[in-house]
Amino acid sequence: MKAKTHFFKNLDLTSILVPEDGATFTGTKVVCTVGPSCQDVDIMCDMLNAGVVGCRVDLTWGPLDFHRKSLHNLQLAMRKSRRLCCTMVDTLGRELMIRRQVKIGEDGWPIHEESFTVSAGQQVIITTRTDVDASGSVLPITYSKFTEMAVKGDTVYIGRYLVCGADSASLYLEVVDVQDDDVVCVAKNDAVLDGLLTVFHAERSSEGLSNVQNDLPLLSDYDKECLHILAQDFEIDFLSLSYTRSADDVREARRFLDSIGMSNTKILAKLESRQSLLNFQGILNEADGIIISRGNLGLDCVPEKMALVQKTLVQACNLVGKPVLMTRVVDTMINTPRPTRAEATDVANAVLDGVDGILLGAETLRGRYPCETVTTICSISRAAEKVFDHHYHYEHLMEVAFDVGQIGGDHQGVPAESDEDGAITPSAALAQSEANGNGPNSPSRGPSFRGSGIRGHGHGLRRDDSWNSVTSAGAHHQLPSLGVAAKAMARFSQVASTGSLAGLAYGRQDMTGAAYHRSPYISKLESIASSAVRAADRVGASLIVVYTHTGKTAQLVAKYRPNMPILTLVVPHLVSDQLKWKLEGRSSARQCLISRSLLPVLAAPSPSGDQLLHEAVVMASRVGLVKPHDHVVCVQRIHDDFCVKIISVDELGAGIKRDDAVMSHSVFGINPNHGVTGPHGVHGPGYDSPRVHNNPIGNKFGHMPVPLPVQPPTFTGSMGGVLTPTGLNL
Ligand SMILES: Nc1ncnc2c1ncn2[C@@H]1O[C@H](COP(=O)(O)OP(=O)(O)O)[C@@H](O)[C@H]1O
Ligand SMILES: C=C(OP(=O)(O)O)C(=O)O
Repeated sequence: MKAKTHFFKNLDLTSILVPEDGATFTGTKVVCTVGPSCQDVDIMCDMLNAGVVGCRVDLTWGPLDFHRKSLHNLQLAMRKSRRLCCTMVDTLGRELMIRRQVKIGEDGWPIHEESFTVSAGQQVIITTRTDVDASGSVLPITYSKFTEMAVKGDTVYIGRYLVCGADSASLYLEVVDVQDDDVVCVAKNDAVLDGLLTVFHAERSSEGLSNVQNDLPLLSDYDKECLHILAQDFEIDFLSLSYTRSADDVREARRFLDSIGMSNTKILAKLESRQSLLNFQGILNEADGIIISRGNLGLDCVPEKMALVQKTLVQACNLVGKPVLMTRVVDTMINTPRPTRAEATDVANAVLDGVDGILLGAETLRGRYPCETVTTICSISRAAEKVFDHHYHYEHLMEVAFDVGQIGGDHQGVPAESDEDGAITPSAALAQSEANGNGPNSPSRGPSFRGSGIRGHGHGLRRDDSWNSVTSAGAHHQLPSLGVAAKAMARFSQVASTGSLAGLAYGRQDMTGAAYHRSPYISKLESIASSAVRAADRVGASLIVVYTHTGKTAQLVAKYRPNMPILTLVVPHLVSDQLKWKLEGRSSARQCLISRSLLPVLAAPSPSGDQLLHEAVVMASRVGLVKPHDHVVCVQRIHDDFCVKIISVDELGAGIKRDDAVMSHSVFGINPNHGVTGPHGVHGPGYDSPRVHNNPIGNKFGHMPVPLPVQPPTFTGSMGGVLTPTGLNL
C-alpha cells in the first residue's frame, strides 16, 4: 500500500522559515481543561478567540463549586466573545491518589502547602493505613486494596502530572517488598512531590496483561453525584470517561447518563492503560469518540511502540469517522511561553496522523501561559494542515470504505450486518471470510490479522471478549471496526502485517490470522459525503456547507478530511428525553465542534434551503472563509433525497452568485454610523454595527449589492449565534 507522503509541494526553505501567517482557518480543534489559570471570564474569552472550542472540567482536580463556577463563567465568556464552546466533564473514576492535607484557597482551588523531597535510592512506603500523614518517606494511598495489587519488581509512578518533563515532580518507584499494609519501594529518581498526587501502577508483564486491576467502580459515587448536580444547571456535551477498560464500561456510563436525563451527552472513552488497547475495538464501537490519554498510556506501554500506538489509534478512529483527541502535547508550556522543538514537532505529527483535536491539561489548568498555549497549538496545526496529504487520506478511506452509520450512535453494540440494499457489509464479509479461513482478499491484498490473539498469561487477565468471540469452529466474529483497524495497521508494514494493537502494547508480535476483506459497499450517505469532498477538491472550493440535525452528515464529510472548512448548519429537531419533547440543536452544534474542520452554526429551520444557504455564504464571507468568485459545495438532504450542489460566491463576496442562486433575497443598505453594512441582520463575530431591520416586503433583487466590510484575515475556533434566512442572530 502506498504510504502517506504529506507532500511538501512548493515549500522551500525560505517559506518554511517564515512564521505561519494565521490567514487561514484552523481545522484542528483545541479543548482546554479549566483551572485557576483560565477560569476568569476575560481569560476564557481570550482563549475562545484564540481557538478553544471546548472546555473540560475535571472532577479529579477540583471541587464541585469550582467547576460550577467554571461552567458558569464559560457561559458568560461565550456570550461575550460570541463563540460557541462545548462542555466536557472528566470523571475521577478509578484514579488512585495519595491522601494529603488540603485547604481550599480563595479562588476555590485546593492548596497543598507542603511539598516532599525524595532522593534516588531512598525507601518510600506506600501504605493503605489511614492514620498516617503523608511525608517524603510514607505516602498513604486512597485505595485500600493496593497491597493486593503490588508485587515485588513492580513499577509505580507518583506525581502531579506524571512524567511530563516540565515539573521534575514525578517519582519512579520500584516495589521491593509488600508487608501487611505497606508496599515498600525504592525511589529511582530525585523528585519534589507537590500538589495533588496521583498514582499509576504500571503493567508488569512484557507479554500480557498480568496486573491485578483495581476494582474501583468506573464511576465513583462522587462522579455520579457531581454529574447529577452539574446536569441540572448546565448542558454537558461530553463525558470524558477516565480509565475506560472495555466496551462494557462505555455501555455502563451510557446507562448511567440516560438514567439521569443526560441522553444528549456523548461519551469520549479515555484510553489510559494497556488494557484499554487490548479492548480498543469494542471501546471504539461503543464510544462516541476517543481520548488518547498519552500521559498514563505512555507509562503502560513500551516507549519504542508509543508512536505506533498513537498512529494506529488515530487511524482506526479516522476510518470509522469518530473524533479522536490527544493529550500531552506541550507540557513545558506550563512554565514557558514556548514549546520545545520536540513538542512542536509532536503537535504537527499528531495533525499529520489525523487527530481531530488536542486536549490540553495542566497547560491551561494551572499553567502560566494558557492563551499562548492555544495560539501556539493553532499555528502549528495550521502549518501542518497545509501539508496534510488530503488526497492520500481520501483514497485510503475509499479503499476501506466503511459506513460509520452502522456502528455509531445507536449504542446497540452490534451493528447491522447488511444495509437497506442488502449489500454485504464489512462485518458480514469479514465473518464469512474468516469462517472460510481465508477470503478473496487473501494476504496479498491486505494485512493478516487475528483480533483474538492475546493469550492469557498469568492471573489478572482482563479481556473484553464482547467484540470478538471464538466459535467452536474457530471462526472469529468481529465488529466492523476491528477489520477497519486491521486495515489501518497495514500502514505499519512489519508490525502491522503480523501484529495488532496488543502487539504494539507488548512490544512483540504474536498475532496471525484472517485477512481483511475489502468492503464492496458504502452507504448512500457516506457516498454523498465523500462525493462532496471530492467535488470540493476538484473545483477548488473554499468551503463546504452541510445541513445536519445530529451532526452525522457533517461528521461523515469531516471523515474524508477535506482541504477546506465545513460550515455545519445544525437545523434543530425534536427529541424526547423520556420525560418531555424539546427542540434540540444546540448540543449537536456544540458536539460538532470537536471534529476536525467542522465549523458548526445553529440554523433556524427554514422552508427554503437557498435563503439559508445564501446567508451562510454571506456569513462565511464576512469572517473571511470565502472571497468573491470562490466555489462552495453544499451537502443537503431534502426529504429522503441527498444532494450535493456547487455554487459560487458573487463578485462582491456578498452572497451567492446570481446565476447560481435559485433565489437571492438579501437586503443591502448603508449604515450612516458605520459606513457600509452587509445584508441586513448579518453579524459575524466581532461585528458590532447596529442591526438594520429587514425590508418588510422582502426586497429580493432591488438593491445594489455592496462589498462586505473586510474582516481580520484569520478565523480560528467557533462562531456563536443562530443563522436565519435573514442573517446571523447573535
Ligand atoms: N435550508 C434548509 N433549512 C432547514 N432545514 C434544511 C434545509 N436544508 C436541509 N434541511 C434539513 O436539514 C436536515 C439535515 O438532517 P439530516 O439529513 O437528518 O442530517 P443528519 O443525519 O446529519 O442529522 C434535513 O432534515 C434537511 O431536510
Ligand atoms: C489523564 C489525562 O491525560 P494524561 O494521561 O495524558 O495525563 C487527562 O488529561 O485527563
